[in-house]
Amino acid sequence: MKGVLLVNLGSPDSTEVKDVKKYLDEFLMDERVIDVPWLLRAFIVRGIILRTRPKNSAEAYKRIWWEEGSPLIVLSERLQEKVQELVSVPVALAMRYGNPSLESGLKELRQKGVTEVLLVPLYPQFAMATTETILVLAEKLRKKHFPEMSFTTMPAFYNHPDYVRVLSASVQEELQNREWDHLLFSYHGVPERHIKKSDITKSHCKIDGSCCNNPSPAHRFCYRHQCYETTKQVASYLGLKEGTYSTSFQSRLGKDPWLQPYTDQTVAGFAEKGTKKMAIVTPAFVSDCLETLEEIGMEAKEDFLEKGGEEFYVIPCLNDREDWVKVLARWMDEWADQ
Ligand SMILES: C=CC1=C(C)c2cc3[nH]c(cc4nc(cc5[nH]c(cc1n2)c(C)c5CCC(=O)O)C(CCC(=O)O)=C4C)c(C)c3C=C
Ligand SMILES: [Fe+2]
Repeated sequence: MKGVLLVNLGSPDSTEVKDVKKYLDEFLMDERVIDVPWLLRAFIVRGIILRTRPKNSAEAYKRIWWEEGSPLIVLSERLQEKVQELVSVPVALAMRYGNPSLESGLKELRQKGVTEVLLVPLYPQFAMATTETILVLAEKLRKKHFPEMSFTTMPAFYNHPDYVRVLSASVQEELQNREWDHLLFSYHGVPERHIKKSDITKSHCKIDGSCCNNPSPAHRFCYRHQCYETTKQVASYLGLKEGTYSTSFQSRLGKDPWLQPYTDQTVAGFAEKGTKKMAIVTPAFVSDCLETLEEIGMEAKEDFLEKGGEEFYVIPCLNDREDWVKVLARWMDEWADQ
């Protein structure tokens, strides 16, 4: 029997510092997130980051937390419930870090008699720190606890016409009755070295973008290429004029270079150069979360307004909007009917 496992990133169990610390430990000790040898990673994460960050992150989580829990988890649950209503095979939900765990999601499917699983990483663009780490852990769990199961993975959908259409519709709906000067596409960043590591040709990626428009098999696993491609396709779908939109990368951690331009500097730069009405969309996130609600919706907005901006429109993620639910359900049905 076939079944689907939706997988998102995950959140702490609560906004208490101890829970945030536990979550950050699991997240940042992942070798595909902080990709250095274990001993150095443990020193950086447990010896440096976890000494101060959990307290600050817990404060940030408190600002966005809902009565029902973490927005990312609640929104992912709503998505799963709505998709399940439309799809004939069982659909379960899991998180890469924290709860509900990948193991519990697979157990739930097993209890329903599922042996053929479609893994659906809820990330439009492929990254080593997101999609790849889900697939690696799922395979490890399969070998250890679920040998009777087989997995198929839904590919990155950054340029899928259905995804581009619903993302474009979400932007259009939010902006149609508003005046805006600039639309920023802000994606979660990754360290530049992640892009190099994921280059299957070992020579294509130049980081500076001179390579992203030259066709290459490397693009299948290139986060930077896929982000710019999403921007390009949405801009084309909406008929946006050159110069009225741009791309940037948010949420960097540490001192190493991450993908640029950085969102915080970009937003500040627009305000300082006189842009008054800015809109921002965050296509690397399928569900609203700390990075969209707090970093963009609060911090970036505050900074923009302080520096002279007048309006800052944050476009919600796709979350559980009807057209997105229908698209996901159709992709799943197409796979289940094969
Ligand atoms: C496209 C999705 C994401 C990528 C790529 C990604 C990479 C990445 N993230 C960190 C460090 C942190 N990220 C944090 C939160 C967070 N990250 C994503 C998505 C991607 N991360 C989401 C959806 C969230 C929000 C989770 C939530 O509960 O709402 C955090 C925790 C918060 C904080 O302390 O700032 C950290 C830390 C690294 C190092 C990384 C590397 C490639
Ligand atoms: Fe992150």
